Amino acid sequence: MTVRIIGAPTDYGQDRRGVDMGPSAIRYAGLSDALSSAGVDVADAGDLRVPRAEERDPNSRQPSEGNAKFLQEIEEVTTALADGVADSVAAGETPLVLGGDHSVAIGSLRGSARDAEIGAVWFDAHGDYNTPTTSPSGNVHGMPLAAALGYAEWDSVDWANATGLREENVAYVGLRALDDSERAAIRDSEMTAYTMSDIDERGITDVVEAALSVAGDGVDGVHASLDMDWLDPTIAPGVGTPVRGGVTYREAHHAMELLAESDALRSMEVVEVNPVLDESNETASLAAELTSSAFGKRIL
Ligand SMILES: NC(=[NH2+])NCCC[C@H](N)C(=O)O
Ligand SMILES: [Mn+2]
Ligand SMILES: [Mn+2]
Repeated sequence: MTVRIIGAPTDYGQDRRGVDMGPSAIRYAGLSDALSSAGVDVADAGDLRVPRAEERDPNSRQPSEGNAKFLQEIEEVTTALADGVADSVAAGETPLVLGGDHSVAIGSLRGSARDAEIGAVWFDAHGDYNTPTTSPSGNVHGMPLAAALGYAEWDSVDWANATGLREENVAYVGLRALDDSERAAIRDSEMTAYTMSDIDERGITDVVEAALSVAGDGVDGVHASLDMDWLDPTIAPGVGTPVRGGVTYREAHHAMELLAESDALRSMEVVEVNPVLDESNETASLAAELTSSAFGKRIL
């Protein structure tokens, strides 16, 4: 298996600067060696070019759809990313996208779904199921799943609704922070949502196996979206929207090992690492380690 690393150094989906340095931090933490130790071949495509916020016309920072901020920039980045991911899949590789904030998932999902039906497992404290109208923050990193599923009308953006992803093939793992309208929308949807309480009750093995079978049911492959705020902030402090009560180090590794065992992984992303908020690059290191488990690294 060849894993193609694609850096998407963007911070347009949220308010805290620094998450655009995520790809550098994860590479510096030893990603390439970590992946090699999992036994896969590694190709690094480098980073997509993302214009710095300072280079942009300040007027473009005004919300353009509902209250969604930087939609134009995010459209540019995710369109380029979708091409990179689709090319990688077409070449028989498994793309590994490094965020950047979680808005990059719009591109990863579109690219992965270009010539196939896919499912998705969403490892996250958050639902990321807001729309430009319901979002309390206007931050697009809280909306990518809604965009990919075509939930609600996004009139000016034809890139939303473009994945063909079905709600029936989406499973959340580890939810613990939802906005009120988001909670209602998730309840009304056909998605499967496993919260932290489900993990407490059923254990990580059971929950992740169930999530993988939901996501993988009748599709060509699964996209794994790993938001580092899924983990407990005591072990992953370098994220913009930390929430107490996340998964432990061992639970996270085990979840990734189950992902590797499932053989369904078509594409993956690891997002929301913010080196400015991190302590000695530990969140980036953990991101690198977890991806190596996801690509098959075993203790013995
Ligand atoms: N990918 C993330 N960290 N998302 C956090 C979203 C937080 C909040 N629900 C919002 O819409 O703003
Ligand atoms: Mn999150
Ligand atoms: Mn997220």
